[in-house]
Amino acid sequence: MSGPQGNPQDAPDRDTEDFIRRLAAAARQEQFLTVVSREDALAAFRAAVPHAALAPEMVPLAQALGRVLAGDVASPIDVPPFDRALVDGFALRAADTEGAAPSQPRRLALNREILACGVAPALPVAPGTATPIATGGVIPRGADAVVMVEQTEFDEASLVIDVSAPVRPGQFVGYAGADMALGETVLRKGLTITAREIGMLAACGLAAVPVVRRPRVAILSTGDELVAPGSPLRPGAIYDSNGAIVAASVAENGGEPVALGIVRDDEAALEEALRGALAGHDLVVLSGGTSKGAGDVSHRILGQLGSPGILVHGVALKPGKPLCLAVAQNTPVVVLPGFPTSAMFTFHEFVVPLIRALAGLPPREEQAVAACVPQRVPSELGRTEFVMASLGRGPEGPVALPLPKGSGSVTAFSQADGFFAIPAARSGLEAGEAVSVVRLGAGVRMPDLTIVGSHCVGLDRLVGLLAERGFTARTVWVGSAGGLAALRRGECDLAAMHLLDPETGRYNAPLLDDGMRLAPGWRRLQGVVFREGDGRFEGRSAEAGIAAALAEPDSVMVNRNAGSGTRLLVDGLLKGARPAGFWNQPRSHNAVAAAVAQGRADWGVAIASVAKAYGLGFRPLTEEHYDFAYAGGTEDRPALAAFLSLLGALETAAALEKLGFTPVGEAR
Ligand SMILES: Nc1nc2c(c(=O)[nH]1)N[C@H]1C(S)=C(S)[C@@H](COP(=O)(O)OP(=O)(O)OC[C@H]3O[C@@H](n4cnc5c(N)ncnc54)[C@H](O)[C@@H]3O)O[C@H]1N2
Ligand code: MOO
Repeated sequence: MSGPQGNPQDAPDRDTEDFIRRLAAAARQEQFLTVVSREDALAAFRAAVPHAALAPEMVPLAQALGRVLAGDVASPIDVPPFDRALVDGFALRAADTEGAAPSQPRRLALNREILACGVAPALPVAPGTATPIATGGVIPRGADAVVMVEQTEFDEASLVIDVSAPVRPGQFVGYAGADMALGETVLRKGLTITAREIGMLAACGLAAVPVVRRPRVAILSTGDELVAPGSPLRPGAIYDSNGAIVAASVAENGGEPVALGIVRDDEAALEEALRGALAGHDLVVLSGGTSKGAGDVSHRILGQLGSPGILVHGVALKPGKPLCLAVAQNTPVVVLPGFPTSAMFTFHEFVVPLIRALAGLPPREEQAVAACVPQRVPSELGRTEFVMASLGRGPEGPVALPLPKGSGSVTAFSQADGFFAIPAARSGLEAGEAVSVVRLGAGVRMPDLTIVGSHCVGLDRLVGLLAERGFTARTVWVGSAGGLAALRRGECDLAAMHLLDPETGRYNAPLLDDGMRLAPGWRRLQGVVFREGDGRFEGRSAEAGIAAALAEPDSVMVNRNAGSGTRLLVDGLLKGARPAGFWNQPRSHNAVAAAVAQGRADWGVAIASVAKAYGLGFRPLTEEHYDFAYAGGTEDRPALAAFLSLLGALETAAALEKLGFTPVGEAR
């Protein structure tokens, strides 16, 4: 027998020894993290790593798109290279047409050549003559203007034209160098080359252009739990999202991502991967394994790869505390915290400025919006806390709604409009305090409608239909009670809710404040979920199945959070019993279904559509009402009016039925 269960009298076996060694190593990490301020960390990094553009390289025009110009470009020729006709007509001497009028046309003899494009003129335009010329043709010697063919009378017999209005000198002539003059600086260093600049370079005859070499950034994700997207997910594993988001962000900021994949939490494997990454790259970005866990080894290896090694390990930031900045073999190495929001945040703060500087790009443009926080926002004293927020329209201007997702969230960064900071010296912001929200993307605009509350795939579908009608909606999932509270504070247009009032046994309506209105949404079938084939539930009613499960001491349930409508149903089923799993109280139908599907629990209560998505058995209990509350008097706002009319639309009813919900909207 092996493992920690072995006979205690035996000498510890290898597995036990390994277990103890790893735990002890993790405990020692405590001394590793020396937290410094964000400013000190940035200063240390800038002092050790030159933040300057890399050397230039020549690239052909076909590869120049998106690259950064490494030097000013002067035109080597005049563009256009010669004076040219801007219309189809005749090149002539303007002086010959002085005093011309319909009653007194001026007659000009035609020279015997036609100046099509690309033809070098052979004959001069002598006084009293003109030469046929095409748009783009070279203006011949002697001529100083062009008259349009339709403003002349041509006489075939005598090969003359009559001009019946005076022609201004220079008329319809495009002069050499008018667009770009020989020697003129036409493009400036540091500019990002777009299609327009490529056109200019081609017009000057340049086939290649000097651009800043793109920083090659090696990207590694560390963790035994990581699986590359596209592969099946084994139990306990998660997909490597940091690798993908870091690679894309490197490219977005002018770098060349070199994805080196996933490395196990193993010192030897990681050291080998790191040594490989250091060679031939301008920067190495790792994520994960920088904190204090037993598997967190990245930073330890960095101490062994050469001086100066680790510059900073621990920054007084939230998210992002365990960030590690190092230099080894003359190459900067950044270890981002594993949590996706922490990783992205520290990447934007510490890595983006370096990549942009190496790429020759100006610092990222940041736009800030003044807003106020609608509720108290707590924060940790001693760490500058950055709060991801979405912007909404409040009664007195923009409000910043903190997103209720933590560092582990992958969605916060994309669902947020921006972030605001709470200084290290504060333990929170008070309701109504002003903040400056730094916008994350230039193109983001405020949504037409903000919906806060409980998630439903039916609502996802409705938001899609609303978008087809030209209105954007922002959804923030904080649960039914959270949605109602947000509506009360004026933070949203709609609260999406399914709350059962225990006193009346009715859904939603009894819980609204005065002045709030309820728009009926749809019904969701709720029931007991279990794994197919579970003998306790197969062939039994919900109640009988639960009675069988409660009778078995080994069976484990999964509950729901207090305050949710589902919890009231569960309480009704349990009749005061507190079986194993009672205190496992997740906040969503999905979390309940996942717990049962993965065998962490045997039964719980969830809606039918979710049970189906997880392939679970289902015994119906009751129908839950999923409705929308809004403030009376706001229903005429265009986006809200469009949403309310969608609720009653046949198209919506069909879409909801397809998803397994029972629409009630038409009844209104
Ligand atoms: N005892 C302590 N534990 C933790 C502390 C602490 O101070 N004491 N700090 C916490 C903070 S703050 C953060 S942030 C995290 C960061 O830890 P690591 O950088 O060591 O990251 P891991 O432990 O490897 O992973 C954390 C988390 O993120 C997931 N992860 C990792 N890599 C990826 C990836 N490439 N793609 C998607 N998700 C990833 C990983 O599975 C974990 O769930 O530590 C706290 N702990
Ligand atoms: O720094 Mo961690 O990022 O607080 O979650």
